[in-house]
Amino acid sequence: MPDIYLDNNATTKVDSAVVDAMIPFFTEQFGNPSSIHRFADGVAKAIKKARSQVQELIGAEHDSEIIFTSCGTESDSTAILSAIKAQPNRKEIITTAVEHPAILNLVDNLEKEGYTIHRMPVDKCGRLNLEAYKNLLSDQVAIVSVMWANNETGTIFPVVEMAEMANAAGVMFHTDAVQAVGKIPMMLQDTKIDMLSISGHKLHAPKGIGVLYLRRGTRYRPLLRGGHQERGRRAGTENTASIVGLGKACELAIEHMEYENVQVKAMRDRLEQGIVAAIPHCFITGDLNNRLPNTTDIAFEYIEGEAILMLLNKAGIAASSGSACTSGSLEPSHVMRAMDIPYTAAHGTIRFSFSRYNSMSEVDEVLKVMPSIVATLRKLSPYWDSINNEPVADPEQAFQPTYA
Ligand SMILES: Cc1ncc(COP(=O)(O)O)c(C=O)c1O
Ligand code: FES
Repeated sequence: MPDIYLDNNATTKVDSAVVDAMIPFFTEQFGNPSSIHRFADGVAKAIKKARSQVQELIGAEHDSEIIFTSCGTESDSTAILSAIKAQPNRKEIITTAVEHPAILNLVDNLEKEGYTIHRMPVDKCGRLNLEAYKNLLSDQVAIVSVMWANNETGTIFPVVEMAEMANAAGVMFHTDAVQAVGKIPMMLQDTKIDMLSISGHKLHAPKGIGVLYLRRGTRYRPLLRGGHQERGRRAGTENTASIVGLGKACELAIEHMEYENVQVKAMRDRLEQGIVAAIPHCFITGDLNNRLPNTTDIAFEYIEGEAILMLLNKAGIAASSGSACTSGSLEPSHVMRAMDIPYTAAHGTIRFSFSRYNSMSEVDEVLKVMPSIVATLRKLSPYWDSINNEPVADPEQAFQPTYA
């Protein structure tokens, strides 16, 4: 049976060169980077090197703009909480309806504390309306937080342009770039982005390491106070091995950037085109003109995402259902709902996300099994007329929708 991993937006395999780079910091060089004995020899220097490797990948102007954190979620929380603490008179936050829960659950909570949250809607293709965005910017807004790329659909938002608009209005701009860093080129020094979040495990580094990029001169309040680590901007003894691993992963991401945007994209495109050609009643969600090269999110109408995943898993293929009815509710994902995807399609959405470890022959394996999986499940579906092999008349009415 094949063993095909197409869930790289959930997490990635740690590159073996990353593991090799990390090992000495568990064994010989396990000392605290702040110590001055032989066990700490070279440790502070290794962290400094990692900082400049991250700096290079994202095109930051100074290595001092890189703050190591414990994960993407911590970076997101730090950015937003810092902005509101630093500007206590500003009581509004602008974000989007399709952010990761790391942002959405945080702002939901701030709303309960009295903040006004503007969650910008998206159109059917997952795009934002920049005119409406411009009208929201004011001196009441503490921060704008807009993801660079969406984890479910791969849709890329125009964050460089949006950061310029925020800057012109005197508003701080943060982007959750967890899905974008390492997949598409960026040059932060040429932008007005003030803060940016990275998560190591999305780019072949380990889980539990992240970065907050903080533009020099940006007002800032630490989330964690304590020791002097990270120049007092994030206290806590450095996760040395993971920091070194993330640095190495960034170096490798630069090396593989072109491969990611040409060969990995070609695998994604072949899968997508093969599926759409072979299977009726399926479509690709998101903004097809502005997408990560590694991601496709396909809605298979009239069937259930989780059932597709189970059959894929049986065939040795790992993907994910971005739209899986989360947290035990029967509601498809907030991203599908924000795009107004009908529930007969939103429930059958599957995300295939690639990495440089995938191959064209794996794509062909998926193309071999997918049509029969879909046909099998449609035979069981209340929305499908098996005799005529077509959707039932008026499928939206055939079964009551479960979400408001
Ligand atoms: C867009 C986005 N933001 C934030 C996160 C959270 O990152 P971490 O798992 O490192 O906390 C993820 C991970 O799924 C993500 O996809
Ligand atoms: S994906 Fe399971 S019911 Fe919607």
